[in-house]
Amino acid sequence: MIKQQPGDPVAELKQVTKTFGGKRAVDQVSFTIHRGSITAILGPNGAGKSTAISMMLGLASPSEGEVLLLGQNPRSLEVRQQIGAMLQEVSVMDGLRTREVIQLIRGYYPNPLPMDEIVRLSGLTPEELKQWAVKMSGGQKRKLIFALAIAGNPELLFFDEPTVGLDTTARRTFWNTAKQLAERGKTILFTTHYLQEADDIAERVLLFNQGRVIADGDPKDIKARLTRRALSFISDQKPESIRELLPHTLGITDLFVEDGRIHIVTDDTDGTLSVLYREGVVMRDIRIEQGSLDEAFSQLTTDLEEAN
Ligand SMILES: Nc1ncnc2c1ncn2[C@@H]1O[C@H](COP(=O)(O)OP(=O)(O)OP(=O)(O)O)[C@@H](O)[C@H]1O
Repeated sequence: MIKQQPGDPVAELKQVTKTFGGKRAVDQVSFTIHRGSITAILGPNGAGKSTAISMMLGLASPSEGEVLLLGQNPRSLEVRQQIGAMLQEVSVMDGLRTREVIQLIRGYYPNPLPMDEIVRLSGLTPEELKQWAVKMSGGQKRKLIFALAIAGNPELLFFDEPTVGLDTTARRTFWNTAKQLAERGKTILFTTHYLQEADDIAERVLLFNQGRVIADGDPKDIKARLTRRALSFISDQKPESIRELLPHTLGITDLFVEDGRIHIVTDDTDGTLSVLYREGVVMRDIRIEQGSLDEAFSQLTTDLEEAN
């Protein structure tokens, strides 16, 4: 049994690279995940998220660098007994009822969760437990896969796009349960394409792009860094004359007129407003807007596509 304290490193990637026929799917990636945290791995298709997770699960080996789970090789039995994973592609065993599948997987672990706790946390109903596992609907199967991921009472849980195909209520229930698990000290690492979800759930986001981690931190900070703030107002003054009033230090990246409003894209909306006031620009109906993380993300992807 590997003993862990709150805040201890649970997963560590040290200068990890994975190449497939000369292509770097993961390129010199380093990060540490601490016990009891919820971390989202975000990134466009092909960014290297699944490859990084495969290496953490011990399903693939790094070409260079080192991956440690609970301070050990992810392939060691002791580590495997402390890990639960909810992956996209799952086939459930034929000829078994849902309850039997869960009992079977519990049997592989030295310290599994009690059956009634697995049932409570997964939300499986008594009827669903009696059903043939292969006959479950998509949503029911996801509950079963979640039940199997937590069955062994693991220290570290990997969820690969866990809420795909779930309705809003099921999604909310899923994340409430995940938060309960994190509060008990479990460590959660998940991938998602729902950026709002990362923002709502995770305390940390690792943003992958082209095999690298291009941002790592608090979702709010990453959002603030990625999303462009804009100031807009109505004014009789010409946009060119307003542009001339604003110093370079304000970091203005765009100034344009749309729908009769002057828009100024800047990191420093407060500083820009104070210069405009000081210079006596008459402004009406002032608005400050911040783009969503989704917009920023698609912008980031477009920028990279254009650069290639
Ligand atoms: N087994 C493999 N053989 C060859 N290339 C691979 C293999 N696995 C992944 N790749 C390539 O490595 C890169 C990263 O893929 P990966 O699946 O890790 O990305 P991802 O971020 O998980 O994408 P998605 O969101 O689409 O699942 C891609 O260019 C992919 O084509």
